[in-house]
Amino acid sequence: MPSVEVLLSRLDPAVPLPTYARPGDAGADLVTTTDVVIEPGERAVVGTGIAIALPEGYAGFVHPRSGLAARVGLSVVNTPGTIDAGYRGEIKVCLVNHDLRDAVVLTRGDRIAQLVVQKVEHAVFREVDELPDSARGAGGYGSTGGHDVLARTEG
Ligand SMILES: O=c1ccn([C@H]2C[C@H](O)[C@@H](COP(=O)(O)OP(=O)(O)OP(=O)(O)O)O2)c(=O)[nH]1
Ligand SMILES: [Mg+2]
Repeated sequence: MPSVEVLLSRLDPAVPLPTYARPGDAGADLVTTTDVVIEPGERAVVGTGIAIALPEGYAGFVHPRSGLAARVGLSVVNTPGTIDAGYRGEIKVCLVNHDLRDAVVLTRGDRIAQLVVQKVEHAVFREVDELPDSARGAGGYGSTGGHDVLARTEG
């Protein structure tokens, strides 16, 4: 895996550094610094205790953890959250409990999300009178079919 140095400041000295659980993992796990109970359908913004300085040309993306999503319905409201290269504040995570019945109980130090650092580019938007043709054209939102589920669901 290629790597890039990212300067980090621990705002909460006790939190662990973001950690890649396995060598090939794309996301480094982030923890909550606070205990929080998220009722069904509710959301909560939690701190991660860290601030970073990404190099220019990079951004961080805060993704949910699949295991918690599947097991208890925990996700990130604005997934993926965008961490701009110029942001120096604490990385926060806006969590949501998608479960309809049970609260999600989080304890300080729990790994609640993962940070993916990626290269990004700025587009130079050039307005034109007509866009070039393409195979897809303006077809979207189901234009390629494969939605048998609709017939089964909607009858
Ligand atoms: O999950 C997230 C998303 C964003 N941020 C921080 C870093 C990011 O650089 C900043 C702004 O995020 P964004 O641009 O998504 O929010 P906005 O509502 O557009 O705020 P702003 O007006 O400050 O750009 O907030 C987080 O800590 N966690
Ligand atoms: Mg913004």
